[in-house]
Amino acid sequence: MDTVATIDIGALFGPAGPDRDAADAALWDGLRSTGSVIIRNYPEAEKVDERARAGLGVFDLPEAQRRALTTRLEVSGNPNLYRGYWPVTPGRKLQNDYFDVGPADPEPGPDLPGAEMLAEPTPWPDPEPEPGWCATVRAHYDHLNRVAQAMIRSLGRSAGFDEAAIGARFDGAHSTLRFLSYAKGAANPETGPDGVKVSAARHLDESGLSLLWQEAPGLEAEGQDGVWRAIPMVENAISVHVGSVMTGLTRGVVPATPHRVRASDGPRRSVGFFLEPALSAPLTPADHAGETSVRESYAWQLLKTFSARPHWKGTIPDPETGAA
Ligand SMILES: O=C(O)CCC(=O)C(=O)O
Ligand SMILES: [Fe+2]
Repeated sequence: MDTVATIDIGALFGPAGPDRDAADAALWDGLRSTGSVIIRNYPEAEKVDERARAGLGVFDLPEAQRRALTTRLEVSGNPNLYRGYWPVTPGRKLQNDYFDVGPADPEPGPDLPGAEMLAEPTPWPDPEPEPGWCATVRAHYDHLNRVAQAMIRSLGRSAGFDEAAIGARFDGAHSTLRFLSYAKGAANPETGPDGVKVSAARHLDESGLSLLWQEAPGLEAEGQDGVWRAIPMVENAISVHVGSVMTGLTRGVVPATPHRVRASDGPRRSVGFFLEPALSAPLTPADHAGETSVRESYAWQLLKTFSARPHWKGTIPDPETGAA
């Protein structure tokens, strides 16, 4: 099977000029042709494997401690609804347990019913899986956020948009660092049109950009040519996938990356960083002139999406109608 290319993005962290232009072009060409690329040579790239593996220690906690971190939708009386631990449920496209970490200082979004939950604090394990664990997870969040912010501006430039206008949408703190664990043999009933058995069915992320890391192989990205390519297992490998929010901000110029995970016999763990807009940021194209309303905000879109999901029924009101 083909694999995606590896791109040197070091110059994205330096001044504007020919080197940065070349890095812009390499990232742009890579994402446009194969949907995803592996990045290298950015600050602290050598820390990625160590921090990702440490964070995955959340899955080694005793069951009672994982329950204490679980969303109130599953364990009544718990404080968190949105961040924290989500056990696998049948029928979900991605057949994993996951633990979601939000920003250290969540910024409240627009005043909409149900929106408080989107800015809730992350529940932290107490005691930590190992001393220093929370600080390592925070460092990983901050690191991937910095790298993703540099790339979203780069893609904005390549797509012909004002990088400041693109960047401004992602400046507020709302992104998600997610630790994922697929049980041995986890599989979705869907198979690809090519008959491939998957533990995460083909999907687009609703992020600006997603940065993914895997402990075992399985992740694949679909290029504009319709060809599936494996994300290779190399040291400190972060793969980049465009999310549908970036497609909207650029009027479709930057296509989102379909991706999936092949089912495997053994268990598999992975880590995702989803660069998301600020809750109050509008999702209108970045060159949109004029007023925007709260209906165009990212918080509105999240509530609209969540209120339509069966497990949120009775918890999240539809922002359109106010009905829960
Ligand atoms: O497990 C993986 O490698 C991919 C996860 C993914 O696509 C997602 O969480 O959106
Ligand atoms: Fe995804």
